[in-house]
Amino acid sequence: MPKIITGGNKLNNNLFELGLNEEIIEEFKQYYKDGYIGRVITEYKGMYKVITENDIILSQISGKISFEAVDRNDYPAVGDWVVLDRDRSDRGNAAIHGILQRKSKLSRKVAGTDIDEQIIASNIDIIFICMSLNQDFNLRKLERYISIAWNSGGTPVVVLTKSDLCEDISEKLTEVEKVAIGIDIIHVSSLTYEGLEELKKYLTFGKTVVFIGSSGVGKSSLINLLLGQDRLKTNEIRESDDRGKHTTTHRELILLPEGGVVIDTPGMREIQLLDEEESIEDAFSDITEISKHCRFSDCKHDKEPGCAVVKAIEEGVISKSRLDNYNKLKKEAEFIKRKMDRKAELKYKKEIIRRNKKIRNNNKI
Ligand SMILES: Nc1nc2c(ncn2[C@@H]2O[C@H](COP(=O)(O)OP(=O)(O)OP(=O)(O)O)[C@@H](O)[C@H]2O)c(=O)[nH]1
Ligand SMILES: [Zn+2]
Repeated sequence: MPKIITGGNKLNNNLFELGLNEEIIEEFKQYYKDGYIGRVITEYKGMYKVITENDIILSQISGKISFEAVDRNDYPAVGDWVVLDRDRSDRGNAAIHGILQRKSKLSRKVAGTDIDEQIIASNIDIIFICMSLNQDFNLRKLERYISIAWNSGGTPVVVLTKSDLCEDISEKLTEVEKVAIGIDIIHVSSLTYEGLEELKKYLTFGKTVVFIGSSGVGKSSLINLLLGQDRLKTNEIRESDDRGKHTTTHRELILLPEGGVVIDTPGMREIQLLDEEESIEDAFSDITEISKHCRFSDCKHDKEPGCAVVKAIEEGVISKSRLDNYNKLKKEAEFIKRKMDRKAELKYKKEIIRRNKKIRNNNKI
């Protein structure tokens, strides 16, 4: 029976199995006089389920966190290591007093027009970017996911799913290799189990992995296989469009029987980048490299004379659609960055006002 963290009390959890390490403990010791370390498993309407060494305990943020929070980033996210005031549910709900530094975080822009960061998962080591080898196969979308993944601080791995539905895998692999530069690529099938062993190699003791990719590409099916049971509901395929309906509704941290922790995320339908010009350069390192040979350092790779990128397109080294996508993503990132900079400025001003108020109040006493 795999050990699954969902709720119900289970004593003597090994937090190292869940990714705890000396660095986290050091930070805790340095900044907190007392309290208990735990990791956020799920979040539901402002409440957090946190696993501690002794229990799984429903927690809410302390008044201090709530008072000091300026944006979503200041609230706990699934995967966070937090400090609680108690570690046993028989003593009531716990309060989260602090969030320990996030080593990595996978975030996106929140849905809609608002420029706000939404952390999908934190403290992740590996990001499995899932794309199916049939209908969902789209290199432009993959480039976008790669940018998001590089931005997180985790390591991306491209997982091409539903290999049983693809007749010419090597052709698809060649295409993917051109855009997933320096990234491991594996192909798997939840039906024939092809590639499953290769996937498992990434799931080792204490490592946290996350599966991202469009709805219906088979993320839940893969996690189920890793768990060895039908733990996550997978949906019946809709014949017309060969895509599953949206099934994953909340994020959860799952401990795999053979080691490794999986954070399951809902299908990221509206993928929007967040202030990540640098990671776009990482994701398109071939274009960045070639552009060093453009005659002008500020070349837009459009109609400038001596453009090495245009030449590479003519020679078939890079596809025109890859360059178009690069330009599009960069423009988006620049736009978002401008808005984020304005927001950061506001956040800073608010913080100054808050501090001054605190100083004034302290002086009154
Ligand atoms: N042929 C084939 N079908 C698969 C494979 N993996 C998943 N499917 C089917 O694809 C559909 C969607 O699979 P899910 O695992 O629910 O997809 P998901 O990515 O978790 O979807 P969301 O939860 O919406 O994000 C289901 O009907 C699965 O049975 C595969 O390897 N081969
Ligand atoms: Zn150029």
